[in-house]
Amino acid sequence: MVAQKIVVQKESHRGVHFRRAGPREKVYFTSEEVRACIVTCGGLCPGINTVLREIVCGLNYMYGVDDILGIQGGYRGFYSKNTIKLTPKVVNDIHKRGGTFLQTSRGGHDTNKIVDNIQDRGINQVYIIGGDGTQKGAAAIYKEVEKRGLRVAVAGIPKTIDNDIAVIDKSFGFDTAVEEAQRAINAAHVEVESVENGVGIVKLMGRYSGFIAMHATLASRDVDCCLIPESPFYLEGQGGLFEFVEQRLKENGHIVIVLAEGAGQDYVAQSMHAVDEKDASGNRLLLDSGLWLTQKIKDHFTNVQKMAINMKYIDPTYMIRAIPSNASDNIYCTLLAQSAVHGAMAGYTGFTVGPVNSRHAYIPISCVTETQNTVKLTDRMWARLLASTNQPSFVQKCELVQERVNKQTIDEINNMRITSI
Ligand SMILES: Nc1ncnc2c1ncn2[C@@H]1O[C@H](COP(=O)(O)OP(=O)(O)O)[C@@H](O)[C@H]1O
Ligand SMILES: O=P(O)(O)OC[C@H]1O[C@](O)(COP(=O)(O)O)[C@@H](O)[C@@H]1O
Ligand SMILES: [Mg+2]
Repeated sequence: MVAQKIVVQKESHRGVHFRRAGPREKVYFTSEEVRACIVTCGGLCPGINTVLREIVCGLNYMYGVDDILGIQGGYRGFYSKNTIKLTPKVVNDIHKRGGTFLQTSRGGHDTNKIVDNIQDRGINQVYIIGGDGTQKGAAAIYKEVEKRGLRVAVAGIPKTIDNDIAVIDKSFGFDTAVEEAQRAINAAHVEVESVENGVGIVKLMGRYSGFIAMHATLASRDVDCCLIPESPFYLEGQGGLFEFVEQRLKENGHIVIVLAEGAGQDYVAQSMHAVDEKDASGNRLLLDSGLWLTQKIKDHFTNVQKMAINMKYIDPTYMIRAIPSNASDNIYCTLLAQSAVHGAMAGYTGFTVGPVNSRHAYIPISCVTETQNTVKLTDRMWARLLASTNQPSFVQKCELVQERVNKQTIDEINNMRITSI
């Protein structure tokens, strides 16, 4: 078993444990009876092709399965497109390319039509690669399969560039994306360092979770300020962003800001009087907070501060996810694919695979769809970022009072300990 919580308090419960992923002594399906299919859904992410390749090779090399279908174009491909036969030869080179060999889409999830199709084609193993939305879709398919009493294993492989899937340590492709983001940050830094009063803004992906921005900032050391959706910020007045920009320009002559696309959405919506728009999957379409922030800083320094600044705005969003995965993500993708294959062959169903405290586990799909993984402002990583950039925490006055109370309590606890020692 793999423990979900490894840091526990004295007297606390043992907590939730998941089955450890890996090959089983007893295999549920025979090689000849397996008819597997693979589908990729949602946005792109580095490493999808590696997962695809390793599922096909894993099924074939480890279990002698040779009936594997590729469903093209996401969930809707089950009922609106032809399938392609996948063999180790067909997928041999695909891990060297970004994107998905099978194509993907948003929307189009019709549970009944999908399960009808699974039944009609005689499919008994379904591998579903996708993010939080996809996993919800996989859960619906699993329930319908169960309701109909079909002998079908449903396995989810979590994919998301935003790292917003709960329970698992980290999603595949995330490291690759963070690494690629360094190139954009570096370009911004070189540009603003070479001019007077240079202000660089880099917009990175991150709809509701600022993990890419946070990790890219921590890795780079050239970033002065990181703005993420989880941490509200403000522009004007004491402790605001304008004041910080001015201060850094005076001290260093330049500043680099990294902004996760989901940060500051309320401000942008207010200034544009925008109405909520959704994509085909029902995800809210984001407004361009990067352009908005660029304009706000320009206006402030030109009209209020009467100070000339050199603004450089870099928007590499799709570039960080449309690339092949790096070496460590490739290994990670292989582990995910092999774990999924072992799980399905052993007869498990309705599970998602992924590392939990560094050990790969079979997690009931419902556990990963219940909540979304977000940056916790009270966790150590965000504190490390604040310590590294020395940016304002944008804590409002009322919160400061609370913070002071907490600090007082912490001091008291520390003092007590010293006395007792
Ligand atoms: N609650 C849901 N129930 C069933 N299917 C869903 C649900 N949410 C999303 N989906 C389907 O999952 C697929 C991918 O979802 P999306 O949110 O676009 O990407 P991701 O899975 O990467 O988060 C889409 O085809 C969408 O229709
Ligand atoms: O333009 P697209 O393809 O809808 O993708 C944009 C969105 O996809 C994401 O990469 C997240 O995608 P997923 O939900 O599929 O993981 C976000 O960061 C971004 O807002
Ligand atoms: Mg998603």
